[in-house]
Amino acid sequence: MEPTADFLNIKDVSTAFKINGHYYDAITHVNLQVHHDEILAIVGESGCGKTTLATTIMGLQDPSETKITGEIDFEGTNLLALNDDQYNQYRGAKIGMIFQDPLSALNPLKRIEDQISEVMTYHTTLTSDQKHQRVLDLLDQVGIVDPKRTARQFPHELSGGMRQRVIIAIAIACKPDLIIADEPTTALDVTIQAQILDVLRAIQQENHAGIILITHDLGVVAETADRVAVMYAGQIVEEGSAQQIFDTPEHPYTRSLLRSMPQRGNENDDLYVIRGNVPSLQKMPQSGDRFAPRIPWVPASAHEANPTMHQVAPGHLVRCTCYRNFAFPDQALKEGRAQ
Ligand SMILES: Nc1ncnc2c1ncn2[C@@H]1O[C@H](COP(=O)(O)OP(=O)(O)OP(=O)(O)O)[C@@H](O)[C@H]1O
Repeated sequence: MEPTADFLNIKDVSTAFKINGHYYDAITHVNLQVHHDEILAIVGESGCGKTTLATTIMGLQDPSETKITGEIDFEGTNLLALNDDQYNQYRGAKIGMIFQDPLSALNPLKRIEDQISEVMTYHTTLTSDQKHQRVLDLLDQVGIVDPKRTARQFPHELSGGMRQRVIIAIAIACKPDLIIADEPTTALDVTIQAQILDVLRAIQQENHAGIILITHDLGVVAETADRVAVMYAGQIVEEGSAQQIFDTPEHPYTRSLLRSMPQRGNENDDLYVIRGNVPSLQKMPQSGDRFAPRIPWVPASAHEANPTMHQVAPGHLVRCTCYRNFAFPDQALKEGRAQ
């Protein structure tokens, strides 16, 4: 099925954290749409603001420590205007979340069945028998071989991969339209990782959900995503279909990420290391191009003063296009590697 119109529209959203009495933006003027029937990957190095974007959508920020502006339109409701009780009607029901660390997301003292049932007790009117059956169906859907046995077990009795499947079962128990998966496979070994990504893909197709997949791993993106948004220092710097991002990347940050990823054919080459670091919130440049200090081959004068997103092909957006005038030189790659 083709992706349908967007049902999540993130409009000009900024989230700032209070540090020593001052607010600093962790994400700045983010605009992004998510459609039903698609997996949108958000990629970027650690500290680029991916998790902050996810927790902002989920309404998980502490209002006394954060300042959030903009609008998050979800199926016609601005989530940012909801109070906690209203938000709770969405979380777990219409929006499911899968976290990186399944062990800390599960209650060690409760059986798996009770933990999956809990979310249905809160959001549905299903009877106990109906919930019991649904727990078994869900465990089957996420690829648990013996659902009856697993339903009776405690988290510590399961492997990491099984625990992550349980987390996914909880996230999809109420058939959410939107699933946010934050590094869902990072803690798992490669084989299990591939299985979990298959489960996510199958769920997206069966439930016609939209999935936001947050990861720093471009291999995961290549396996799974329909569309990709690349984040750097709190901003989206490039957005496009997975094919556009992998075949014709524009922004030097995207290209650097791709060059730093092991690919078939270059296993024996040294991988590119992107010089420098993502700036901390207090050191974030307030104007100019945030990635400029990390690409020495583009002169400072060539950058847009306040780079905005430009459409370079249908659905393919890139922040600033001055890079087009400068080759992404192998020499610069070598220098980057030498840093
Ligand atoms: N509660 C907080 N208070 C202050 N600063 C925060 C808070 N949460 C995140 N930050 C800062 O905001 C920036 C973005 O962090 P965030 O966790 O969103 O990035 P990320 O891309 O998800 O990275 P990671 O993959 O490491 O989780 C970082 O500089 C981080 O230190």
